[in-house]
Amino acid sequence: MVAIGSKAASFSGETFTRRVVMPMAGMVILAILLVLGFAIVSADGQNRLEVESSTALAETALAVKKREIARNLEDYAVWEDVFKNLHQSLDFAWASTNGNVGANLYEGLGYDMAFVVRPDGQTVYSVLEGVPQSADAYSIIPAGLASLVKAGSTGEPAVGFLRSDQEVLLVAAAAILPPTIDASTIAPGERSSLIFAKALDKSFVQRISSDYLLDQLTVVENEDQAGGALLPLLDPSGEVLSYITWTPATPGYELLKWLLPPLASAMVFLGMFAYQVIRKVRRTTEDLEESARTVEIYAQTLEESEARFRDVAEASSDWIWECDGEMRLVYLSTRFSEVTGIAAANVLGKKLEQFFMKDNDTEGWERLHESAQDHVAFRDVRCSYHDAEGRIRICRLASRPIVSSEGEFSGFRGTATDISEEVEAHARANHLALHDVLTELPNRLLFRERLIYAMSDNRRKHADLAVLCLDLDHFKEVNDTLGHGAGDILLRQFAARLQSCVRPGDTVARLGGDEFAIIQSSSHQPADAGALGRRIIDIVKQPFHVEGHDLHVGVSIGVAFPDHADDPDKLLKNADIALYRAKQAGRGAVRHFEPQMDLELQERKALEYDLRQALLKNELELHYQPLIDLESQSVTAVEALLRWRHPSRGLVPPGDFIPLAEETGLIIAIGEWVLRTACQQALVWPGLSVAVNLSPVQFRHRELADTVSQVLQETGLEPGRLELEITESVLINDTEAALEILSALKSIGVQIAMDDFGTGYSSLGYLNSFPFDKIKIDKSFVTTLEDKAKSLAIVRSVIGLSESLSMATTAEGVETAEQAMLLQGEGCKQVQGYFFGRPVPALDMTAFLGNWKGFTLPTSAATDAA
Ligand SMILES: Nc1nc2c(ncn2[C@@H]2O[C@H](COP(=O)(O)O[C@H]3[C@@H](O)[C@H](n4cnc5c(=O)[nH]c(N)nc54)O[C@@H]3COP(=O)(O)O)[C@@H](O)[C@H]2O)c(=O)[nH]1
Repeated sequence: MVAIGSKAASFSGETFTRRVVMPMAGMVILAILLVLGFAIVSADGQNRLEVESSTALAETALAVKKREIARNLEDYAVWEDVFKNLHQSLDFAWASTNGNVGANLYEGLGYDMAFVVRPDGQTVYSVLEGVPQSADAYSIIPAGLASLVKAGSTGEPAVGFLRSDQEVLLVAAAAILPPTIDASTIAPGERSSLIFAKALDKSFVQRISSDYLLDQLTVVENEDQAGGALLPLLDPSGEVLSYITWTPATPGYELLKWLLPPLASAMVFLGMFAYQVIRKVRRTTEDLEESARTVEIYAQTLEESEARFRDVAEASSDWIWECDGEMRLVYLSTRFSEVTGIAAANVLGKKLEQFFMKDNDTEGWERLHESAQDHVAFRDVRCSYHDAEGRIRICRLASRPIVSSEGEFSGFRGTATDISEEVEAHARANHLALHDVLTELPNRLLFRERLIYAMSDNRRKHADLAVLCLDLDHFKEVNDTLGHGAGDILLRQFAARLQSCVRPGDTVARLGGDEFAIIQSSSHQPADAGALGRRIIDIVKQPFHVEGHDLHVGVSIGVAFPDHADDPDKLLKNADIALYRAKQAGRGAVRHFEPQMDLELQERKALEYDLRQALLKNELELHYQPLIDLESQSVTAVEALLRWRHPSRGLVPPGDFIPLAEETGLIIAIGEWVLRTACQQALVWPGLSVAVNLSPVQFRHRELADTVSQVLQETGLEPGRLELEITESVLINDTEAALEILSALKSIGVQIAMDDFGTGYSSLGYLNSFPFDKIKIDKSFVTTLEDKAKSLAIVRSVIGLSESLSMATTAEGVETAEQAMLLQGEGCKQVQGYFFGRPVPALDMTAFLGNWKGFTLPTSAATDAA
């Protein structure tokens, strides 16, 4: 990837700009600059040449002007009349006459001044701007004039620039000496001199400017005022007086002006051309780059694909194989040996079907053969082989035919995927899905499948089959007391015992919890099913050894046969119904299904539904039965007894629905309703206690004490007026827990009565364990009190025991005066029974209490009974 990236970068636009665009642009700019530079340098040279030539021209102009003034001066200085009238004598009239040395000098020759001076320096004649007048030449031109006069007194006129007080003058001086006079006769110091002066004024310089094409020629005082070119005006001693300056022509600039537009156009054209060329080149380069990138990507993809293929081929359990047209193996990838442990050389040359065994997938194997013949691809062909260690491995084949570009078939190339683990995992998952993890027995699903199979008509006759449903008795207690770990061990041992009871073809399954089922096949039904049931009951009677405990549990068994069920679900359901009946029968029993059982179950279900509705629809009501104190003959308490006013069945007694309420758990809600209603009602009867029956199911409910306490709080009944009646059964299984609950209830302040005393197991032991407030002697003893001496003995001993334990005694079911008298005679304090009053609705009880006047017992009867 790094290499690719850097290569790609070498083709980037940035690089193109750096390597191509910038050098090209540089070259173009350089060329432009060179041409421009050359043009400017040559223009500048031309300009400089022009300055030089114009300077030479200016110098020439000044020289010409000097020569001109010298020539004109000489014309006058050699004139004999001038010698005569201005040297030998002074004839001003002659001199000032126009055409002599007067106005003509100014007007005709343009000289501003003319002087005649004597050798002693005296100015004898002056003409200023054409007007003769008295003026001193040396005053007007103070510096340099004497030297110039002296220089011009011999030979040629002397010419030079001198300064007047106002301006620079071109001055010429020459001795007045005509050729006719021998010069040697007049010594230079004796000669008069004629002086002409011309101011370098505007008109003078304009003339030079126009004559010599020196543009804007002017005289300036210093260099700073100079224009394009400059020439100093020097006096004869070489001192700078001023400068003439002018603007020389600039042929170079003219050349540039002429050159630049076409040059610029050429540059623009060149630039555009270069731009087009660059664009074209760039596009071509980009295309090339793109192609290069694509090629590289293809190359990289190919490389990656190869690497991936290699990795996958090496890393996966797949191996690659190739065979020729006759299905002989001609190539095996290195993974083959790694996976199978077999050297490729031992297999190459063998036919595909010689190496592979066909698995269960015969269809796949046939497809392979067909594909080989038809030269078409095949996949998902499952087959197996023996690896180097002789283990059977399973693999899945997939392949495509090898066909040349000319369409010629030359064999197959494909993969072999090892699926041994997958198959094993699948089998494991399958097993788990169909078996119970704890006991390893078939679960409900598999049981059902086997039952369907067993029931299929063509497999067996229905009569040969029995389904047994089993439920461990007291399993819940084991779980609750010893924990689920112990429960699991018990279930496993039970499962093993079940399996030991059946024949190999039978199925023992765990349907859930402590519920098991058996499919028994036998030609001797129902006898064999009954025998199996009994065998199981016997074998389960043996204690189970669990975590150091010897556990005694029972088993209830329901048996059903296909003669009452067409399908497996119905058959299982029938066995379940029979099981229910077996449990009802008192556990440890075997019950065979009868159609009647189903009807009863339906009825029970309907009743259950109605009972659930009863609470919601206020169909429950309480009746109250008085409890009488024999000594005071007063009603001291009432017992609340539940009734169900069923819309169609009428008034249903508790015995018909309380067991169902207990089984379904509805008793918790119903019991709370009874408790609340009774407490509320008791408030109407001040001074009376109210007795409420507690079901063992209610008693086991964790929140019982809280519920009682809450109801008392809500209703405001004093706890001491509430009497809770429990039966011995609540103490049987877990005495310790029961005693804890009793203590909790006692701490609330309610009274606890032991109900139905004498009907249970070891009654006396329980009385010792917990200080009950009252013992209610069961009515079965009271009813037979007069006939059975045994009953009287029991009643007597219970009353005696109660007294010794400081407990009250209530005898239930007192229906006759005789019974009442007998009980009174035995020292029984409290009685309850139809003789005193039947259970009646609350309103009737209020009336009963209002009318209560006590009772009369026949004394003789009492004596007889005693
Ligand atoms: N958990 C609850 N159990 C309750 C509730 N209400 C009642 N019960 C239980 O139902 C049992 C049957 O009750 P019931 O049909 O009301 O019978 C009671 C009396 O009517 C009956 N009795 C009273 N005196 C006589 C008599 O002289 N002769 C005679 N044959 N029967 C008589 O005895 C029943 C009261 O017994 P007990 O509870 O032992 O005091 C009943 O045993 C309750 O367990 C309830 O709300 N919750």
